[in-house]
Amino acid sequence: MKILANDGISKAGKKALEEGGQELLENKIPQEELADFINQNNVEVLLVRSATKVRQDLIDACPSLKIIGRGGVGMDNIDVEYARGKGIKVINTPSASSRSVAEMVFAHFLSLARFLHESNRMMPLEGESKFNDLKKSYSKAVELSGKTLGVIGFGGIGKEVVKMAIAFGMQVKVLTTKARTESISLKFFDGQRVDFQIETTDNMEEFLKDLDFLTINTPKTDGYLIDNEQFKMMKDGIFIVNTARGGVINEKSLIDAIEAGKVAGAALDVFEEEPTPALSLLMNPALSLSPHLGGNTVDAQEKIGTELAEQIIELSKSYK
Ligand SMILES: O=C(O)[C@H](O)COP(=O)(O)O
Repeated sequence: MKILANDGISKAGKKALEEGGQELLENKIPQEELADFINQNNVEVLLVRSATKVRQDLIDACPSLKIIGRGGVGMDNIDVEYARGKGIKVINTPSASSRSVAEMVFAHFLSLARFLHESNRMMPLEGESKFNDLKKSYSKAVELSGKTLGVIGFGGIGKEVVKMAIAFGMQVKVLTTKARTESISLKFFDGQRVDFQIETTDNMEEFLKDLDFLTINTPKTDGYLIDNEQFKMMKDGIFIVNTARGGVINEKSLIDAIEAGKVAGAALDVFEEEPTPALSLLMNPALSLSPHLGGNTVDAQEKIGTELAEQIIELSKSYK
């Protein structure tokens, strides 16, 4: 099949597709020129990450499309039901990047707990007097061990986060839409496994009230999941990480909560406005920021590329 990878594809994915007899174009076609490019090149498979938007107008304008592949998890940039209604297959790679995103959550937690984001900003610019302030900021630093972590969402990423939290010696609480008990397994290098039973809750207030750290690992929600009302339910001094989607936390309420001393620090990998977030976020010293990099590791992108290739090669058989 003729494939356009518009947001890039790993070498491993490229190799697997080409060895599977597929024809791959690796271009970065601007959104407004995409329909023309697809039609002129008779593209049958469009591969995207989160940057390219695959909305109804593009789907309608491109009758040659047979498969839309999302290299990653969130499909909020694709009109999935609409495409499927027109007979187009829509696929993604739901678990390939779970570990990478979970590690990003902890990269941010460790950075927040030791105020590394603050020291990164101050070190190169400030002289000795400010360096003392910097040291004072270190005295606010905390360990993760023994603290209570709240995890919203218990899919692939949430589960990886919980496993890592257990290894850090944290107390873990999980919020899901329906309370349930699920077991997760910690695997060690020597092959040993230890199982843990996790009881989730569906009560937001009960969940939020005693957290030291909070991470959100859900798909995009309709409306804010964390807004003024939820910040009021939290204890003072909480650290928050959002690697899920912009719009899950109300960014304005987050800034208010930081200024009120409710939130000690927050890390955002996703924003209401991408790729350029609000200036009020970029300038805020209590925030540690990364530009939507949760799934952006060599390991995750290799797994994503190979999983996409396997699915496309399999699906291509039905179009012969
Ligand atoms: O949904 C995802 O898989 C992540 O948000 C990563 O998005 P990206 O592929 O654009 O980095």
